[in-house]
Amino acid sequence: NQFCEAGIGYGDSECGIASSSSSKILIKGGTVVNAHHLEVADVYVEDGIIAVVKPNIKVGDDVTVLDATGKFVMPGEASLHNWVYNSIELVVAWLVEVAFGSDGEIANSFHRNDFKQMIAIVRSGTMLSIPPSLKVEPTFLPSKGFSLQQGEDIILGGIDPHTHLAMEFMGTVTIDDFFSGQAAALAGGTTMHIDFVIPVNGSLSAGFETYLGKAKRSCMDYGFHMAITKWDETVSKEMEIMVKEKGINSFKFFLAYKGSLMINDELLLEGFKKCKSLGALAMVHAENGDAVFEGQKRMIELGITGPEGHALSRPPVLEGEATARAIRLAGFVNTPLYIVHVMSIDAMEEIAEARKSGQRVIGEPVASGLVLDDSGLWDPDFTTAAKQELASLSLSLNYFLFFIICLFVMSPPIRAPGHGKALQAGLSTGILQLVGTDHCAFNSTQKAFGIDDFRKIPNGVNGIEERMHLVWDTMVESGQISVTDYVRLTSTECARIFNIYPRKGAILPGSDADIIILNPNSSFEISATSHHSRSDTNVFEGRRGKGKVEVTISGGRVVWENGQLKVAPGSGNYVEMPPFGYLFGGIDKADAEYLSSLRAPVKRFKATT
Ligand SMILES: NC(=O)NCCC(=O)O
Ligand SMILES: [Zn+2]
Repeated sequence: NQFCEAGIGYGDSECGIASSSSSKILIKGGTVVNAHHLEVADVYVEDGIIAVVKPNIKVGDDVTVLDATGKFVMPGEASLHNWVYNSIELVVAWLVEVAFGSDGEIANSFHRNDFKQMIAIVRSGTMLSIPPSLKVEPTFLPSKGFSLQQGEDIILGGIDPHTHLAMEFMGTVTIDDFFSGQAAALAGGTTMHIDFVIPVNGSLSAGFETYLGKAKRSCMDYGFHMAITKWDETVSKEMEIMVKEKGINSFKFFLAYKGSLMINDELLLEGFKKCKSLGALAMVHAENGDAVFEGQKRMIELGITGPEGHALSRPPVLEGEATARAIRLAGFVNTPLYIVHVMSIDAMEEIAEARKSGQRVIGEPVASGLVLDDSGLWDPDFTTAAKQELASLSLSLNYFLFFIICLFVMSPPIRAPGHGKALQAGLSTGILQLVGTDHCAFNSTQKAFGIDDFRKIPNGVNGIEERMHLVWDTMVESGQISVTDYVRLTSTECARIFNIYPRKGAILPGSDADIIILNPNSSFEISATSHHSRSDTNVFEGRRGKGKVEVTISGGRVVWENGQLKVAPGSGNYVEMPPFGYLFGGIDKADAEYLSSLRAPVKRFKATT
C-alpha cells in the first residue's frame, strides 16, 4: 500500500507485496550515457536485463514505452504494482509513534513536524497509470555500428558506495531502515547501495546474518562491506568466509570512535595483510581517534558543550594525519586502500600525493562534504531563517537553533567554506574517484540526545536521496564535469572498484536494467516535507537546483515516475561482490619486484680465528 511504498510503514504487516511479474520496457529517444560513451539510442529491457541499446527499436504492443526525448538515460531499475492509499493507517501509525516516542517538549514539537510531513505525503499520493504495452518484434536484436543523433539523453542508475541503514550507533538506531532508505534512494535516482555490516560482539558471521535480516525489507539491490572492530584468529578466519562464501569484498577499519568502533595500528596492519591475501579492499574512516578524544575533553573544559564543539574537537589536521597514516601503512603492506568520506583539503592532499607516487588509493567524498559548509554554526544572520520557520512550528528559538545546528553533526565534520569547493575540484581532476553519501540519518528527537553535550549527538547526515541531484547541479550544471564523468563518479567507478561491472554501472546489453531518465531542463527542491527518508529533517533543506530524475527503473521495473514511488518491501536483491577487483591487478608483480630488489639477506661469513 501507499503507506509502505512511501517508506513510512512501521511493520511488515502493513506492507504490500511487490508484483513479481516481469516487464518489457522500451526507453525511447533519450541520450544514453555510459562512462565511456554517450549516444542517442533506445534501450530495450526484458526480464530485468538490458537486452538492446540502439536507435529506432520497434516494439510490439506488450511493451511499456517511456519517452526520454530531450533527457539523459543513465544506469537504474523499477517494480510495477498497484498501491493503495490508506490515510487512516498513516495517522494511526503517527499516533503510535507520538505515544511511544515522545520524550518531552522537543520530541513532541518535532512529532508535530513529522505529522505535517506525513500529511503532505498522503495528500500527494496518486496511482500511476502505466502506458499500454507493445510487443517486441523479433527482428530487433543487439547490433553495432548505428549512427548518432543530437539531442536526447538517458543515464545510468546511481550506486551509493557508503550508507548506514538500520545501524545501531551511539546509543540509538539510524532512522532509515533498508526499506525507507532504499525508497528514498530510488526517488533520487540511486538504484544500488553498499551498506556497512557491523559485527555483533566482534562476530562477523553474526553481523552478516543480522544485516541479512535487516535487509529483508529491501526494495532495491544492495551489497555489503564489513567493519572490523577487533582482531583475533576467529576474526581472521571469518574474513575468509565472508569473502569466499558470502560475497563481501571490502572491510572497513575505523581509526576514530575511541571506546567503540576504533581500532589501533597493530590491528590495522593485521587487517591490511588479511585483506591483501583475500583480494579484499581495505577501507578506512580516517580521523585520529585518540586526538579527537583529547580535543573533546579540551572543549568540555572550555565550557563548549554545543554542536560547535564537535567541529572544534576534530579539526582537519586530525583527518589529514589519519589519512596519511593509513596510506603509509597500506603502502607498507602494498595493498589498495579506499578512504571513505574525505571531508577536508588536508586528507585530499595526502591522497593526491600517494596517487602521484603510484600508490593505489581511492578517495570518496560525500554529498554533504561537497556542497555544505559549517557556516551555519557561526553565521549571526542564520537566526533570521530559523525564526521564520520557528513561527510556523511554534517552537522555542533556542531549541530550534539547536536542532538546526545538530543536524550538521557528522564525522569527520562538515568543514569551513573552501574545503567543499576543493573536493569538487579533486573530483573533476581525478584526485578523488567517486561520490558516496554516508547516509546515516537520525530524526530531531535522536539528535537531541546531545542537547547538553555535543559528544552525545548521534553522528550522521542524510544524502541517499539527494546525491544524484546535488552532484548533477553542482558539478555538471557548473561545467566542472561532463555528463559521462557524472555517470562515472556516481555509478560506474563504484561498480568497477567493487568488481560488479558491467552487471552494474553500465547501460550495455546484458547489464542489469537499473536506469534513470534525467531531465536536464527540469529542477529540484529539497525539503524534509517532501523527501522519502523517515527523518523529520534534511541537512540540505531548501536547496534548489537544475536537473531532475524523472524516472527510475530498478531491475527492469519502473519504481519512480511522475513524482510517485511504486516499491514494496522484499523486492530487492543482495548482490555478491567477488574479490580481486581491478585495483589488485599487478600487485603480485610489484611484490615480486620488491623482493628481488632487496639484495638481502646479505650472506656473511664468520671470520675464522
Ligand atoms: N559519518 C558519520 O558521522 N556517521 C556514520 C558512521 C561513520 O561512517 O563514521
Ligand atoms: Zn565513517
